[in-house]
Amino acid sequence: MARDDIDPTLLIKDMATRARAASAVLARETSARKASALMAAAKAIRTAEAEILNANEQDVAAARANGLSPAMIDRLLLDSGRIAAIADGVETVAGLRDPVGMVIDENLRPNGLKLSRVRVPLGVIGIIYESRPNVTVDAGILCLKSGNAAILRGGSEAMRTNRALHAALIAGITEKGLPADSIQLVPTTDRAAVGAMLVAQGMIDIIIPRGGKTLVARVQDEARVPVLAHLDGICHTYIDAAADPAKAIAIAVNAKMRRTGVCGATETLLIDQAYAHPAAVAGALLDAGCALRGDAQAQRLDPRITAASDEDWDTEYLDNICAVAFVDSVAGALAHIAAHSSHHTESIVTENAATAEQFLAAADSAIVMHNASTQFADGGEFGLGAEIGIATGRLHARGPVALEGLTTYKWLVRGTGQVRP
Ligand SMILES: NC(=O)C1=CN([C@@H]2O[C@H](COP(=O)(O)OP(=O)(O)OC[C@H]3O[C@@H](n4cnc5c(N)ncnc54)[C@H](OP(=O)(O)O)[C@@H]3O)[C@@H](O)[C@H]2O)C=CC1
Ligand SMILES: N[C@@H](CCC(=O)OP(=O)(O)O)C(=O)O
Repeated sequence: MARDDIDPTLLIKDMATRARAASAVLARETSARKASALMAAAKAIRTAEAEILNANEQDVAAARANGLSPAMIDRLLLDSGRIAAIADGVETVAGLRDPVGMVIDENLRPNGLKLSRVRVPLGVIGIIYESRPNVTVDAGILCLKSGNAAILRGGSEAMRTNRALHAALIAGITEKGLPADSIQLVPTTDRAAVGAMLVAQGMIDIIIPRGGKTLVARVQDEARVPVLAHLDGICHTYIDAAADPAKAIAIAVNAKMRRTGVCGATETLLIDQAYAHPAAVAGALLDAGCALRGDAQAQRLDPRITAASDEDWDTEYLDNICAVAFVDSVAGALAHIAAHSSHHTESIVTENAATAEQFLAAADSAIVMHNASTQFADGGEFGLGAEIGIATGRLHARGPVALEGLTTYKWLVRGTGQVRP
């Protein structure tokens, strides 16, 4: 039920209080019980397919009426196959190793004290994310499996679908005795609730904002709760002088065009002055339907390339548009990336192992790749089972965040009566 009538601060306080109680229960749950609850949730999602699709049809119809772009509609849209994939994902996460209680390292001190660092949940996690319904499930189950309670604030266009998916999740986990408050959905589209989450220090332990510029600006201005930022992706692909020409074309086209709306899509192509076949790369992108905006040298490659403005180097298009700049060797590429990247994902295409290692070491982003498409920036592709998203900040978890990224640790000290001199 929509709760647009309630004061957002009181709403979030009430949700966070209930989440805190649930998190205390979850932190002590066994791996087996959490896995069984997730298996029941997967089954409940499959059983509720008709209700979920019905809700999704209403969301999609409203989004179309409001003129949402085809890429955004595609992100919102569910069908039987996508619902099955969501349920499959829940089962995969159910089977993953539980990070809670994992021993990170151990140390025996000369005085006989035995120290160990052990993974523990973060507590109550608030997640603000775009209108992509699978995130409701992925975020909820990753939090639960890692012993955390989740407060989910999804994009407003997906509200009906999120409610239907959330109802199925809760039906599954409560059937196995886990608290209904383990995964809560903010029941209003009022953005004031986002503001209330950002200042709920002491009630919410960490906020994960997953979104673009408008969300970034608000988080930067208002957040008092620690933030694990999952923000925009101004990702670069650099074609080095020693790039293999076939790999250069295949990687550049895939990195930009496979899915232009995802945060791991390349937004700027950097080409070494010394690379011998730049026109072939530009031509392949243009032929694939990508508009190119280039610096003066890039414009000379093909008459279809228009002039880039300064703004283009800092733009996340999320569309079939790419900026192209020539740079002077890997040092020039690294300088451009340092000036314009959002610290998400960068890739170098080269056959020179030393240059590749230089790039891997010096590019300061959450994910740095060699001879691979930036579109691999994804928890599933990294073997993590699912992801909350790609962390772009500098805290303990960077890149795809899944179970381990949702934990912190505590020190356990085991003595035999030692006292400090
Ligand atoms: N790093 C990562 O893992 C990911 C990053 N992204 C990034 O997300 C962006 C695209 O998604 P898009 O739909 O545009 O995301 P938005 O940033 O517009 O929206 C994301 C969420 O933030 C909320 N929001 C946005 N602005 C505000 C505000 N001023 N106050 C309160 N809440 C706000 C939205 O609510 P409302 O519904 O009210 O608009 C929505 O719930 C891209 O930049 C992409 O790179 C996307 C996925 C993953
Ligand atoms: N990491 C995920 C995509 C996450 C993402 O960018 O989501 P969105 O911007 O909502 O399409 C993937 O590569 O499929």
